Amino acid sequence: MTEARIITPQAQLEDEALEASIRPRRLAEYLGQAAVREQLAIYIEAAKRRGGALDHVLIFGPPGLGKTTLSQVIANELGVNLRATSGPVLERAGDLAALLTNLEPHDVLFVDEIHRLSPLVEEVLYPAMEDFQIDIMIGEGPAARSIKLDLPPFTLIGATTRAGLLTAPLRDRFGIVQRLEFYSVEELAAIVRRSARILGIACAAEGAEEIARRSRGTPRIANRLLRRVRDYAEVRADGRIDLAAARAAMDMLKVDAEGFDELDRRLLATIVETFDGGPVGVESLAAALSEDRGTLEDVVEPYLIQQGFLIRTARGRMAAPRAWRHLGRVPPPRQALPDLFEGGG
Ligand SMILES: Nc1ncnc2c1ncn2[C@@H]1O[C@H](COP(=O)(O)OP(=O)(O)OP(=O)(O)O)[C@@H](O)[C@H]1O
Ligand SMILES: [Mg+2]
Repeated sequence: MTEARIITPQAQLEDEALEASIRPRRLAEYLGQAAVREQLAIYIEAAKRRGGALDHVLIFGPPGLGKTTLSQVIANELGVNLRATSGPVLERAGDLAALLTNLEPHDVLFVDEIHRLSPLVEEVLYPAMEDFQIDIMIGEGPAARSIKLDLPPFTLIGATTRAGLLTAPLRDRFGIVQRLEFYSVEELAAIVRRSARILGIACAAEGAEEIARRSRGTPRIANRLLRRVRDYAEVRADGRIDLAAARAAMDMLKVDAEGFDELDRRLLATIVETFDGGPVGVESLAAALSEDRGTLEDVVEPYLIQQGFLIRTARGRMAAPRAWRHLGRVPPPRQALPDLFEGGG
């Protein structure tokens, strides 16, 4: 079910092929995320002037917002190599040691899904990050001994959709922590126009904006919708993406005016209709939707919450008045909401 979502923020095979050409390479092409860009520009410049490695960077945020892209941009701006790996791929401590000892000074080691590192591998990472040293075991049995190896100064860039799942000692070792936010419609429209230019697609400003509005704040979705709308415009219209073509194509794809698809609407409708508006625990919700809890939490909910359709309370999820109205229903009179809210959100 999730695989078939046109607006899934997770990367699909087709995305990978086309992303190579449209993925920003420099900070100036990385649109939106103004605060992140401004800070990183300073840290990168400072590291270059000092002639040292950039401090370790942790990037977190929902799928498709540009974590991997930003890591590559950082390496490009620093003028160094990027070695990429991911938490689940690094099974043994030796896997990480091999990567680390092959780095050149100031290189970037990118670890995607860093919240999924095994504890043993994480142990190796601590001294590597802190002192640029690792302990490796030589030999086996009673003759085994551990030796310290010096590493070149390097920058670890960790990416995760779930900062909350990182262990405290790992988190504390990142000097720079950047959170990516959902993009505004204007920012996404600029991204769509840039991608259209690179891919040679004729796209009017209003067409780009309509695509942007329905992209769930996510560049990956914006780029994917652009390609689907282009197909539609080529077959059903004169090939040019204007407002009418964009609307018609996305209606056909069942991506509604809010950028919600079937699953978003089903989630909201389930809370409203089956659970009376909530609160309902995430497990019950996942069961009612036959969806994986992690998918709901990582992929579906963040945008609904950010847009004010879903409220996360200590007792579970609630449909906000906007959600009732989006489903064409009248929201119930306001109850005593405040005591339902969690401390930190
Ligand atoms: N700031 C940006 N400006 C322009 N395009 C962007 C930007 N951020 C991301 N993109 C586009 O969106 C695509 C998805 O970004 P990316 O792969 O970096 O997301 P991600 O956060 O790493 O996702 P995941 O969590 O699935 O790994 C990129 O290929 C790129 O084309
Ligand atoms: Mg990524």
